[in-house]
Amino acid sequence: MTPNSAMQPNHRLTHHLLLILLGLMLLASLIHWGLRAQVQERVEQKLYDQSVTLLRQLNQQLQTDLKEVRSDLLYLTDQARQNGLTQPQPSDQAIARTSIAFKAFSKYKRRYDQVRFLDAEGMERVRVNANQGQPTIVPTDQLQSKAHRYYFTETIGLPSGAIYTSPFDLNVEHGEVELPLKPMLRLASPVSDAQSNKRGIVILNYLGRHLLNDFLALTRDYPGRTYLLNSEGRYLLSPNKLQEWNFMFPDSPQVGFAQDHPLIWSQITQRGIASSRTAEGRFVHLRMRLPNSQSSLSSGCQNCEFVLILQIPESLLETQIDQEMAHQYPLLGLFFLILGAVLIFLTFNREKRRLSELQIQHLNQEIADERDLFIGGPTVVIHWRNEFGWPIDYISSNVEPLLGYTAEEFQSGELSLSSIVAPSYLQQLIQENEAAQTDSRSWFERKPYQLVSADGRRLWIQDTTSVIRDSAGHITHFYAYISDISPLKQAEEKLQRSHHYIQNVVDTIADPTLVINIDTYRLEIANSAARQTYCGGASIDAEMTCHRLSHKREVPCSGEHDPCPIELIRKTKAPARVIHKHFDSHGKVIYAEVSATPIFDDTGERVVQIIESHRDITHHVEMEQQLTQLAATDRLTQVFNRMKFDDELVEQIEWAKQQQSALGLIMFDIDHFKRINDNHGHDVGDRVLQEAVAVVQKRIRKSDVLARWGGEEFMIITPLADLAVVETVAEDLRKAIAQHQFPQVGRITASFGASMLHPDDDARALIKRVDQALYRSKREGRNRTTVSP
Ligand SMILES: Nc1nc2c(ncn2[C@@H]2O[C@H](COP(=O)(O)OP(=O)(O)OP(=O)(O)O)[C@@H](O)[C@H]2O)c(=O)[nH]1
Repeated sequence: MTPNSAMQPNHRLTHHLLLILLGLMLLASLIHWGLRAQVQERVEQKLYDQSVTLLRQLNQQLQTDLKEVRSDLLYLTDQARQNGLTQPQPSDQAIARTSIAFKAFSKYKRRYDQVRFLDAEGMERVRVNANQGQPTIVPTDQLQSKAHRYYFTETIGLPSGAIYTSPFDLNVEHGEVELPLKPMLRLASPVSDAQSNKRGIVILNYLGRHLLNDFLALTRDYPGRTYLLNSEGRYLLSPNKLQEWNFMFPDSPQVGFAQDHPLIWSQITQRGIASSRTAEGRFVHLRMRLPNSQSSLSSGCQNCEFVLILQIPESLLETQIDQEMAHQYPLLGLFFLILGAVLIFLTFNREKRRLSELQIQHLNQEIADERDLFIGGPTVVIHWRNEFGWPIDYISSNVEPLLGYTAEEFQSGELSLSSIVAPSYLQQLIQENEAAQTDSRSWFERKPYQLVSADGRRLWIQDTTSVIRDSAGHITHFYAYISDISPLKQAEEKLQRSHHYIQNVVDTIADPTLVINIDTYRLEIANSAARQTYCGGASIDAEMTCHRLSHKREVPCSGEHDPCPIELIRKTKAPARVIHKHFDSHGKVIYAEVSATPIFDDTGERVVQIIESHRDITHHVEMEQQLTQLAATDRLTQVFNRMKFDDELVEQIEWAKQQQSALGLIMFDIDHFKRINDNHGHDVGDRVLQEAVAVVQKRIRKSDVLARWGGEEFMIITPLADLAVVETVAEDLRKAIAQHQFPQVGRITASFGASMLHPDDDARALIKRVDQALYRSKREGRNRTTVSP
């Protein structure tokens, strides 16, 4: 199975759930079928038992009914005998007594339609009609001969004590079935005299309705169908009322149970309760012979039998089974619900477990693949014990091409790890093991070390080691993954040699010379002059950048005043030359002319390094600065000269206009200076000039610019000062000069003029206004200040 197919749980799950559903449905069908069969058997048995019981009750009831009739019949034959009807010629009194006795009997027993005594010739001698509860003795003149009726002929031939039972039929009067229907059963018994001469018969017309009612009363609650048939299978009672007594009506269809259910009828042969089964249901039946007298002689009626049939129709069975099953369904449903839930839960779990197993298989496969990769690859796996000599439990077989020893030589204990480590590296490995013991790392990388192969070669080894600890945290085993890095080491050594060579060459260069990585600004090479200049001869660490080395700051050079040669070369890919202000190892400023040249990669497209050489031009720069200063300074007073003043004033005016700020200009001239020269000499005059500058310089701001305009005239530029301030400053200076005691000369004065820059002024216009203000001060008596706003 591929990992992909293993990772499609949804399809499998759906498939499994469908299978479960199918299985549950199948199981439900089976259980339903089994349960139904069981219920059917139970219901059928119950109905059968009920039917059998009912049949027994019916049999009992009918037997009881008939037994009573028999008993009545025998009682009446006794009455006839006792009342003298067995005489050859019964007297009228005998007939009258018997009639009264029969009438009394009829009044008491209402089940008989007629109670009669027929003499041996078949003549009715006593007849009592029931007359609906009001028995009447039929007068002699209305008595008839019944000599040819079947019941007489059948009975008179019977032995004494025997009972004739007629077929159960409807009463017929004058050849027509009497309506309403009057089911009738005739029972008769011969009456003999003491010499056993037959003197007649007693006959009872038993009203069969009583018997039928008893039958109906008992079967009322029976859920199936009930039939009462005569011996020929004709319907006496039937669920279909139209079928009842149809054999008595020649115009009705002459069918009976025997025709309707021939199969069942054929099986109702023996007496006693039996049952038969057809597609119409189960039939429980009983052929019941009408009982004879106590003498057990057979009656005169061969067909005088009842057939009782109880039918349990299929529809009744189905209904009752359905009712029973209806009670089972909720339980069954609950069972399947729980079963389904359990199965689904188990399926989910199983699927989850299967997926986990597949993932584990997959992982194992990956591990195995990786292991194959390891074993087939250059990495040798060593599992060794942290014991004396470092014995090896397992070493992968690819050790052989690496070291020339077989894995078996190690695993048999013939060789151990310590025996192949180059002796000079044993200490390193021991220290690394001890370090691993004290810290909690689970793996570490060793510094490269050397193993000695079987042929004595020394191989450089790169080693990643995992540690295995016992419960106390002590390292018990190591897993080492080692590979041969000798070729790499050789290349590294070669590179180092060439690096040394380059270093030596670079060291011969007198100027500090650096090779700088263009991306990181780190120094890849710094010659000894650079180390000497910037680090006092100390070695330079690998993280050192060019700007930290020479500028002592953490950010690279930038901008117009401090251009970075690396930046320039990045843009132009051409050599660049800039002048930088560096600091040596003592913090002294060095002006260096930095010449930078790009070094390209193999493609010649990309600049990867630059080589910089720093020519120390501090001396030139300082000289230049001195010259510049000399050119701007008045030699006598050491303040700016007129040329510098002119430049300064132009710049200040430009700046003030840009900033829209105030700019004041003060001009002062020492009064009657000529006289000082003349009186004290030119040198004294010079010193007066110097002293006056000193007095002024002490009182102006650093930002104010004092310059000698010429002779004994001076200018003061006062940026960011408004008119009031300028006037105050000028006046203060005037007073200070006037109050100062000049050596050899004593007191002198100076005249001041001042003005402010106007928006449309240039330097010339401003100077002119100030000059005019000073002229006014001179003209108006000197030692004064004139402000021309
Ligand atoms: N000692 C000395 N004198 C100088 C220097 N430069 C100019 N002088 C003299 O300064 C004098 C200036 O004289 P004037 O221009 O007449 O002005 P003043 O005598 O101060 O008269 P007022 O300005 O009108 O008060 C000249 O005699 C110059 O020779 C200098 O550097 N040193």
